[in-house]
Amino acid sequence: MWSAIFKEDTMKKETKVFQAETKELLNLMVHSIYTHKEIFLRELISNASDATDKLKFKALTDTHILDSSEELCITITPNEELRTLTITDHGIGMTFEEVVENIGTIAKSGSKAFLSSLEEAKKNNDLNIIGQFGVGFYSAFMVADKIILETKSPYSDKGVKWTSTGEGSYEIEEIDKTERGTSITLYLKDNDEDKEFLNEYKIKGLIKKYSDYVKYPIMLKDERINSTKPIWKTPKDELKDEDYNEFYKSTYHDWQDPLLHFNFNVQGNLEYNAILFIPQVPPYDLYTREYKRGLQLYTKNVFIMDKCEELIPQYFNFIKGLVDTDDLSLNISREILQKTQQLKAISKNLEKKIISEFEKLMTNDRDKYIKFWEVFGRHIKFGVHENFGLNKDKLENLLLFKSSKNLDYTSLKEYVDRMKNDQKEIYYAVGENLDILQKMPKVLNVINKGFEVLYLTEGADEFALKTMNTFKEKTFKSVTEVTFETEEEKEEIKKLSEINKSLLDKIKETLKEKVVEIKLNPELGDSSVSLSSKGEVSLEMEKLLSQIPGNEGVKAEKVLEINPNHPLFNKLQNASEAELKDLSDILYNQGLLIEGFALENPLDFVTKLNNILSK
Ligand SMILES: Nc1ncnc2c1ncn2[C@@H]1O[C@H](COP(=O)(O)OP(=O)(O)OP(=O)(O)O)[C@@H](O)[C@H]1O
Repeated sequence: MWSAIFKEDTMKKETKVFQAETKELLNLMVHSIYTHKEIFLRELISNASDATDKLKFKALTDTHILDSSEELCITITPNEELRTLTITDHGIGMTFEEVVENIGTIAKSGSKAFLSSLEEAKKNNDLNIIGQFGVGFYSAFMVADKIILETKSPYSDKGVKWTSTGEGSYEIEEIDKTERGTSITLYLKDNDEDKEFLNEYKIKGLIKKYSDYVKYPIMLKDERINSTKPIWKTPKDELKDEDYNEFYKSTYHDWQDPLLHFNFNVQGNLEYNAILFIPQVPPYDLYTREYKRGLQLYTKNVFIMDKCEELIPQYFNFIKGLVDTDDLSLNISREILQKTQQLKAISKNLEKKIISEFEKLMTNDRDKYIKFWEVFGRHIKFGVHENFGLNKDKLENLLLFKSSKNLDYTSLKEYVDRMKNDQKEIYYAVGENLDILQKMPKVLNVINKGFEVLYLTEGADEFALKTMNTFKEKTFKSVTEVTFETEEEKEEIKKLSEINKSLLDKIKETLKEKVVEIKLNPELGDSSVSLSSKGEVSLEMEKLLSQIPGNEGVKAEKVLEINPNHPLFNKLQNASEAELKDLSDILYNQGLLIEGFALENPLDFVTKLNNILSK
């Protein structure tokens, strides 16, 4: 009796309220009108599979937690009488604290991104958010009005029971449980639609549809329902797109089908299988510090690790997938793994294959490549720029830019193939957007001479080109540096500059260190002025760098170019000292505006402009 009382005392039992964000999310689930409620089963099965992976991974070092002969299956048990559906695994389980942490809160929900997306999602009734933010477990509340989760971790001698109706709070208590792993019992809502999930045929169908390639046996009434062969050992001609898509969604926790998949079966000196996926949208945490790139690694069909980053270069960090090779030892530690030549060789080979697949896609299915490019192109551009251009030769053929030719995307090779015989350089212009770029006098100047111009609208574009410097021996040249003046014209400008030397000096004196040079340029079309830059840092780079903390002080060496054919030039020549000062400042500020910079002192600019206008 004493022992029973003692036990009572030491078994924790608490009622806890859900975090505010979790409540919101649950609310979304409980009242969901989403038509694909059935995916809850996929979510629970993939959690069970992940938990089993984690156990196996731990067992590589903590050998006592798993008996090697134990078969780790996932069991689905419907109970028509009780109207319950139970999903059981023998994976890593959870301790009391882990349940509170993982199930009571949304681990990643602290991020602002999540909250703002939730707001957006509510507005648009967009349920994609369910998949994007790892709320897998909660999706069960779409079909159940009560859930009981019982779990035991190998690192705790007690089990844990978690109960909730999804409305505000949950109960959590320690229980006696000897068997390691988790079982989740859903009390299905009392309606015909949700009761369907007790039907054996329905369950079988869902497992085949969504979880066929889960690598652990999924058992229903002592029968294995899912495929016995892993997807990467299944002959390609037996696999349909849906098989890849469902495998991707259940394994990599995405809501949407992938944009593309690659299936490599490499034989010879190096032997491995790889299945890779390109998501349609960036994984929700891709641009956060927490994101870890990497592919899953298997050896002889046995899971080794989840995110092996050595397998994939940084610029392909958005790629999901797995590699299976027979050539690695099973008991390999992480440190040894990193140094394994075999792994390096696979990684190199894989990189080549991915690049070649992308190149093929660019030619054979341009629309799909453009879809990929618009989402992940900037990774490739940074890849070119990174490490002082170490990978530029590998990646240069994947680059696409918009061009003055039909405003369409072009590859560099296509541009070069179209180059005229007398064209020695690849022209580009950098600017905010195509509308602005198309009208830039310096762009028009080049186009009017019959040349094509690449339009660079993203910060990474210019960094990539500057790192490359050349493509197929053709140098990249900014339109701001291009001049088609003949020797005679150059001579004329020189003379004109000499005649106007004192005027130009005075303007320079007014603008001081804001500009490094004032010069005359008759190739500015209808524009009175233009700003350009000298030296390594271009105007666009200054804008980009100014947004990166610590780089605010990096400035381009600006050159103010004045059009001697514009009526304002005449005004400058005849201005009084005071007027000239104001005009110089106005022209400089106009240059800033044209180039998309903010005015340094808007009020001062407007006052000076009004002074001139009211004269
Ligand atoms: N069967 C299980 N065994 C052990 N831990 C589990 C199990 N199911 C869920 N968990 C834990 O609860 C966490 C939250 O699960 P949930 O499905 O909400 O999100 P997730 O699996 O992390 O995200 P996503 O499913 O989108 O990848 C998991 O990360 C895991 O730590």
